[in-house]
Amino acid sequence: MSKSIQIVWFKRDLRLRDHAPLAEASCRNEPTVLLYIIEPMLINDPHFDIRHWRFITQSITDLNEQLSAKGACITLVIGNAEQAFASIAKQFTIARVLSYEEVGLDNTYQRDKRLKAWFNGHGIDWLEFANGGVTRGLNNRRNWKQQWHDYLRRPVDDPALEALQVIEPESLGTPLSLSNAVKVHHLDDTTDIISSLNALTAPAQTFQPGGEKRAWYTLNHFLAERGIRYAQQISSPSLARKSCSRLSPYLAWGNITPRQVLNRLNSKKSDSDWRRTVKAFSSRIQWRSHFIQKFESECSMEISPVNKAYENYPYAGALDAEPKVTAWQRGETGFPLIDACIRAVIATGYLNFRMRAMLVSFLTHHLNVDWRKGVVFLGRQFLDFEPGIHYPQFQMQASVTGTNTIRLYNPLKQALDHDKDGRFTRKWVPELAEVPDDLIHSPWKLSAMEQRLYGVELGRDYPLPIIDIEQASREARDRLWSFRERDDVKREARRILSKHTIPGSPRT
Ligand SMILES: Cc1cc2nc3c(=O)[nH]c(=O)nc-3n(C[C@H](O)[C@H](O)[C@H](O)COP(=O)(O)OP(=O)(O)OC[C@H]3O[C@@H](n4cnc5c(N)ncnc54)[C@H](O)[C@@H]3O)c2cc1C
Repeated sequence: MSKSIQIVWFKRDLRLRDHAPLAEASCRNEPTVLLYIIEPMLINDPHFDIRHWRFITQSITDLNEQLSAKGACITLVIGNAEQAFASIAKQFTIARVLSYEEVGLDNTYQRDKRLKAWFNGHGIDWLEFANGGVTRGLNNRRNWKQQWHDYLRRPVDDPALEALQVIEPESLGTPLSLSNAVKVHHLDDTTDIISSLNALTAPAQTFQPGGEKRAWYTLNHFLAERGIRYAQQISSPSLARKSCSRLSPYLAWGNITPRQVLNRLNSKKSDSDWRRTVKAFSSRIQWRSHFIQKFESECSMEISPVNKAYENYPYAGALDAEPKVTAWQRGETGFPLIDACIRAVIATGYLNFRMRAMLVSFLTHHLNVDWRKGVVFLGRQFLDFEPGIHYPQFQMQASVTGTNTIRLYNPLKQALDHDKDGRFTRKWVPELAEVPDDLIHSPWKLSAMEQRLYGVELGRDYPLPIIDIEQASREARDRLWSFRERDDVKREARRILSKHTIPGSPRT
């Protein structure tokens, strides 16, 4: 009989504190493998980019630094999850696997279903823990607020790390030993990731670095000074980068939990200077779980509109849409703020909420392109890519829910409201750097002489607008409002409201 062990399987929960599976494992006096699996299925998934693997690798390195004090570390395996568990089961009797419930893409859902069957067939208990105030299997939101508050009130799940008997990766073979057994479709990409894992731990200058320590530093810094003008500056693409918490990648990859964040925020509640920040920020932390709950309860949102009637929405045909999508993705639409936002998110992985919403509105409303043609691309750019927020938010901004206010964000108005002096736009669209403030957001108004004066030739250095924005706005408004009047849209809207709306709360 081989030695009996338990496995804590880390997924999007890369931290050592407030960690229910780890806390449960530490109460049991048994040898434990701390496992993270880098799955080729996800490496090859177009939602993920090298920026995410870098963040994950940095997070694991941070955990290992913390664990090294007790001579322990995470076992990192590259391979599909079934192979990883089967390989460990050859050497040990796996008594149980402990992990968080994952609210992920369809491929992780299908993987978990396969694993559940495999664990059952091998007599392995899989203890899955609810994650961040999200409840599995909910059909309506009648008790959701209560459950959320219960989650917040419960003490954090801090494990007794000193009690853990961690099995070293060497006992399972070298940490990367499974990689040879893995069959991958895009060998080059995967080989690249595997061979450069060590390089990935180095910081990349324009991206937030991953790790539990970084998450706490970011939160403390936000609450020490950065966040005092949070509510006033949240919509500005340049000011938000400093005044917003910037916690999203840390929450998305589980370096910190919503409960830890809100507990820490309590210290600001009696400070009147922080009143607006506390109110606006704490509701967003709750929105986070609220959106993830939507996706948990209706994961078909990954492939179809939540309001099924929008399958028949009259989007532009492929021939018309394709060049527009390309221009949008490259930041070459001729609308400076749109182009600046795309280029900024490609280069840094971050964009504030309003600018994300504007990009979706421009794509789906003004360009009349099906939301599915942009959703994966933007997810891949966001360092904080969280399927449970991304898909419901994208659909909401694309107005395919039939329940939310239709919002058309005119890029010109957004630019004048939130980047009046063009600071953000000039940084990311340097072709327009010399253009004065009053023309920076409408360069198509530059005369030939002005173009020479400001060093930009339209159509050569910077594109002319790909659409007439006024006409596109009018047409979008007509299309959106008339479609929303359809009976099938209204029928679906009633179903959505009864399933996803929190009684007594605004429709978000
Ligand atoms: C089309 C679209 C896609 C989005 N995709 C993602 C995504 O993949 N991952 C992601 O974390 N956020 C996503 N958001 C929500 C939001 O834009 C980001 O959470 C926020 O900009 C991150 O910056 P911050 O951490 O400084 O936020 P703060 O304003 O400081 O907010 C604190 C935290 O609250 C949560 N939060 C804030 N705003 C929202 C919101 N509107 N809905 C849900 N949760 C929110 C986030 O976890 C955030 O880190 C998306 C928004 C849109 C419009």
